[in-house]
Amino acid sequence: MKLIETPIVGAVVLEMPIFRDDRGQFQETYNERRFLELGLPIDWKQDNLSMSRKNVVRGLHYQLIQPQGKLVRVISGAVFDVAVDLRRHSATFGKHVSVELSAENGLAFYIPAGFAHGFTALTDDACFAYKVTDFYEPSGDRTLLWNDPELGIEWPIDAAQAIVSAKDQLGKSWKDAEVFP
Ligand SMILES: Cc1cn([C@H]2C[C@H](O)[C@@H](COP(=O)(O)OP(=O)(O)O[C@H]3O[C@@H](C)C(=O)[C@@H](O)[C@H]3O)O2)c(=O)[nH]c1=O
Repeated sequence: MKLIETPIVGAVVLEMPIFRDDRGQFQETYNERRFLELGLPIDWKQDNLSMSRKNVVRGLHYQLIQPQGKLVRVISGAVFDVAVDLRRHSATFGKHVSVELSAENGLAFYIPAGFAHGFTALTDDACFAYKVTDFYEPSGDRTLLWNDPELGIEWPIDAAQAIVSAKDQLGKSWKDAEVFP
């Protein structure tokens, strides 16, 4: 398993080898010993799975209560995945990093607590599988407006085509967002 740093400290891409043969393929998607060696969390509380059709946008989400680290991957289709640094004292506060995750590239993305996270599905049947380090806590759930120009995220879709939940349409702008101390 190879750890690839991103411009944002703490948010890292993980490349796990894919073993292909005439039956198909095999990949370890999580290995506790390797995570310990890499200084990544091993205490996961939930495994989540979402399915999205093309142009669905989910996010940008975070929990102020029970902040969650997330280990995310795509097991069918592809997404454009984004993490925004909401840690006020971080050198990259307000900056974001994006990664294309797909069943084909088999990459995982680790996003520590203190980030808003979201993605858009680049294909139909985008199956998004992720682990989180704390339990879902609806009272702490927050949404940062995915397409706030202040964030400068270059989403690979038109806002007019985006399929966004009612909750996410009401996301807070960057200037009004609650952030982490
Ligand atoms: C996230 C979550 C939702 N739910 C419920 C609440 C709601 O009725 C339904 C759908 O919830 P949402 O619309 O928030 O689902 P979704 O938009 O897929 O939320 C997810 O988005 C991505 C980007 C993330 O980063 C995740 O942490 C999570 O916030 O599922 C749970 O029961 N447990 C959970 O952990």
